[in-house]
Amino acid sequence: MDYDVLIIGSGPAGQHAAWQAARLGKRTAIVERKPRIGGAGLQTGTIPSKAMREVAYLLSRSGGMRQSLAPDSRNRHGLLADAVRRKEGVIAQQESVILQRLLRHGVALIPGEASFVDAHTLQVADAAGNTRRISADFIVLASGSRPRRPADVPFDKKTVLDSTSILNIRHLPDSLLVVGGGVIACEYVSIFAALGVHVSVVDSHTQLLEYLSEDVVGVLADSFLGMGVTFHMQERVAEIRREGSGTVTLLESGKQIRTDAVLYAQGREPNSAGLHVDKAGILARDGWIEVNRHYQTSVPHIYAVGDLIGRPALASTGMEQGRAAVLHAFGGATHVAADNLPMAVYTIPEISYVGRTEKEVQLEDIPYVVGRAYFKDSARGQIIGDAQGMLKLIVDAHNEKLLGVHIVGEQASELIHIGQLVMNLHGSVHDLVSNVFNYPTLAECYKLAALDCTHQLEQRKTL
Ligand SMILES: Cc1cc2nc3c(=O)[nH]c(=O)nc-3n(C[C@H](O)[C@H](O)[C@H](O)COP(=O)(O)OP(=O)(O)OC[C@H]3O[C@@H](n4cnc5c(N)ncnc54)[C@H](O)[C@@H]3O)c2cc1C
Ligand SMILES: NC(=O)c1ccc[n+]([C@@H]2O[C@H](COP(=O)([O-])OP(=O)(O)OC[C@H]3O[C@@H](n4cnc5c(N)ncnc54)[C@H](O)[C@@H]3O)[C@@H](O)[C@H]2O)c1
Repeated sequence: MDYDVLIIGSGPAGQHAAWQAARLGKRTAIVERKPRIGGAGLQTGTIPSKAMREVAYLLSRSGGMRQSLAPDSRNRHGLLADAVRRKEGVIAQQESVILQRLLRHGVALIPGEASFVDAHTLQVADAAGNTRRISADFIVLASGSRPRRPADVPFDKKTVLDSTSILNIRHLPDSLLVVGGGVIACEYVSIFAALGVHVSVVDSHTQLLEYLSEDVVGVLADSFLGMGVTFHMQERVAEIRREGSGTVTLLESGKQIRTDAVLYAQGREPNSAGLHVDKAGILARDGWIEVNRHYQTSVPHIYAVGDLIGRPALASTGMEQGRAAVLHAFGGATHVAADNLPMAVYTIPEISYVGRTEKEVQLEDIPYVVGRAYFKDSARGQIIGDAQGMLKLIVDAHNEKLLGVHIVGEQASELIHIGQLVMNLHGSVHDLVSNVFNYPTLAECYKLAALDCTHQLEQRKTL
């Protein structure tokens, strides 16, 4: 065999699989079909969107936003240039960090598109048309996903965009219609609304991010309204047309929406077609690869990780899946699957959560109490001027342990990890009450929300 392990795809999942294998001293190679490494995580998804968001966020924090920006379109175009520059700078730096890490550990990088010949052999075709066959004892599929692009949507990379092509626009549209109410949609609504674009949203659900708590999403929706975003909820798109230099979107209700550009953000599709997994006997459902809890496919020496296996489809979880798959393959340290996976939505304001929602707890019939702390009631919240932020704890009324933590506001994506660790270490709400937090901090909201919970727990006991 040419390698101990061959990894297909250099996104977060593939990188971490390779890094782990190399640390175990295994002969490791990554095949990547794109000229630059990093996948959606680095090149088209996580990092570029977060880097652009930072420019929009700083602008919103400076009190800029629509009032000062909307009238001055030259200013707005300069801001897009800033956002693009920041994005490209961060990508270049991260690319170099990742490359150095892989090369230092002796991971071979093989350019080209991989497809199965048999269960131990892949053919790799490079951009110049050369092909070679590579064999390995273990194979890790980490080929990721791409935006879902229905055939009847006239994508053109200029006016009808997806989450990849929107990264390459060089002129800010005056108006943008975002189709979808999921994570990608909401993050781009934040970015473009903060840059002064007239943003509208169409979504078939009653609320954005429909799987999240109403009160948390309510704070985000209020912030969007404040930025001038228009909502068309419980509406479906019938047709998107390019017309003149802009777009016309017809809704099933008969409404017509004219905007300079449309961002279509309704889900992702697996990058599996070119792999010819059938030649290795791997089972897939609609292109998503089926795996067991060790990330083994139906062919035990072939693993699949990251977006290719479907939800949660996050860079954070993909990295851990890559590491876990390799540890399992080589029978190394037993991998303990992490509980309570966190999720952060990098909107303005941020949302982050871990564990269950109230709806889920109700469906499971668990008795619970909810404690809330509002950032405006904390000294730190007042200092930084976050009047909307909220931290919410859902606590099991019987054993007094945390069932879920939901945060909306400044630093939500960082703050969540305190609650996550308490959950993973099986701590109770009393551990948060007795903990001393730096003062003034937003973290102190954990204590305030925990006190709110313990007060209710005591009241329940006296009933
Ligand atoms: C706009 C956006 C924002 C996001 N924000 C976040 C976030 O804030 N936090 C977070 O955790 N996640 C975020 N995500 C999700 C995250 O980007 C993905 O979950 C993650 O990139 C998936 O990693 P992966 O390694 O499975 O695949 P990918 O990153 O998609 O990488 C797969 C790689 O495989 C290569 N490849 C595919 N087929 C072949 C083949 N046949 N041969 C060779 N190479 C091949 C591709 O070229 C690609 O480089 C975001 C996604 C998007 C789109
Ligand atoms: N901050 C983050 O962690 C972050 C940011 C962006 C994206 N992501 C990841 O990227 C992935 C894709 O993001 P997303 O916003 O597209 O997903 P999503 O699941 O959040 O939202 C997709 C939206 O499109 C709709 N949809 C999906 N398939 C559809 C179909 N066939 N027809 C009609 N509507 C459909 C869904 O109902 C939903 O409203 C997610 O798994 C997400 O976890 C993560």
